[in-house]
Amino acid sequence: MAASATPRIAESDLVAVAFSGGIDSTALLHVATRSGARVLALHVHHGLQPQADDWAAHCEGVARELGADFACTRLSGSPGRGDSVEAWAREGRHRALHDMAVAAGADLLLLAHHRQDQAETFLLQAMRGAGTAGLAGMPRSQWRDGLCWARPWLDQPRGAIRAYAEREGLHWIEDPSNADVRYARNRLRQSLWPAFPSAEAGLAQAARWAQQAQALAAEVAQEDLARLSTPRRLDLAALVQLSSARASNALRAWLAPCTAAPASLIERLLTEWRAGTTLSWPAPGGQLHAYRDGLYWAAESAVAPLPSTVDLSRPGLHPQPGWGGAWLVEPASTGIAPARLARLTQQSRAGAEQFQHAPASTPRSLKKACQQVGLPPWRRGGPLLFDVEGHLVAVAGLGMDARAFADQDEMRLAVHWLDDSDLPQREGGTKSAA
Ligand SMILES: Nc1ncnc2c1ncn2[C@@H]1O[C@H](COP(=O)(O)OP(=O)(O)OP(=O)(O)O)[C@@H](O)[C@H]1O
Repeated sequence: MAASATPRIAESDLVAVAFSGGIDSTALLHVATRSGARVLALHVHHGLQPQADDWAAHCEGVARELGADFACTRLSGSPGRGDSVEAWAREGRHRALHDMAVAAGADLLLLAHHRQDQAETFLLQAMRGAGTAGLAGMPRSQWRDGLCWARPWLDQPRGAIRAYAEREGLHWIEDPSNADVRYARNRLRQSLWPAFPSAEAGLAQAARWAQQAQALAAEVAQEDLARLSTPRRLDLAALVQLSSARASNALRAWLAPCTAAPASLIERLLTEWRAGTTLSWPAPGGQLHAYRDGLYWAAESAVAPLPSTVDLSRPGLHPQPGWGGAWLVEPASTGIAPARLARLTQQSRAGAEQFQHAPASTPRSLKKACQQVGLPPWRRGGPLLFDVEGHLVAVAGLGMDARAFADQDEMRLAVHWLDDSDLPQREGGTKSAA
């Protein structure tokens, strides 16, 4: 195996290698230790097989022999009844590899997946009816939670790695579960490769085409969404003007940060929606709402919090955990006296409230006031703020009640509601296979 197939690594860097003890990761560890970098071999003991203690000991011995440091985590617990053992093990392995690498100060983790693994992933995804995202298989590299997961041998034929391991006289573990035909990958492996020994390159190439198609689709979606949407609203009237493939592509991309929408939902939404209709569709983790020709996502909210007392008499951002947002208080020319904001009751909408949006207007029902400003029905629950005398002061999404405004000679503070989605976002991780 050519050392040039591994990423360039500076000698001072610490490189972590996910080391199962199998032939591929043994070869990768061997190449990594020869690169001159400081190498840390990371082993995960799944606690599933009787030989696992021996494997961990074998891995430690090999790592030390090759001059690498070694760390091992034993997963606790076991898969729940009916859970996939593979999925449980993969999730635990990812977490353990991440935690061990980060704790040691590494920001690069190498995995020994190769071309045949990629070819199998492509076929398994195809058999599940996956789209380009699934067919694209495993990425060569991907940053997740401060760690770069890299697969430097994704284009390397399996045979080349075996030849290298044999030439170098390496010792590795043969995991008997690789022959267990209860696992789909093993069944596929056992029937596919004897029948189509040279299909590895073609299937891996097909995965690369899918990666390209996926990248292209992502670019088109980004351009379309820049014109058609904000994080909160997707313009359905404009979306349906696109070709149907392009519309589902854009819709899928807009939904991705909110929910794992199945393909059937994307299709239903695009066929069922008609201009001017108000419709809702349940989706994993919440609901999609069509309102005034826009599409909105409403995450499943927990039960509305109980009434509470809040002090908004000082400028700043006042987060309201449980309500999904924060009150922003700022000095303003039109606003409410600080004393009145010192002891407010915050609660959800009861039903009979009246709201007055400007000094010269008349109070009207909250429902009418919401309709007037286009506040969609699922965002009308509150919170509402009342002063000590029970007078309405402000409503999330509507603003301040004009009857609470202070006189011109008093100090005034404006109160606005910001949903969590309006606040600066924290970075999140994505999932992939290892
Ligand atoms: N128990 C483990 N501990 C650490 N890393 C692992 C473990 N299992 C898998 N990996 C990493 O994920 C890669 C792919 O896993 P896979 O299950 O396909 O490999 P394997 O058959 O266990 O071993 P190998 O790929 O080394 O022959 C491995 O090459 C290795 O880098």
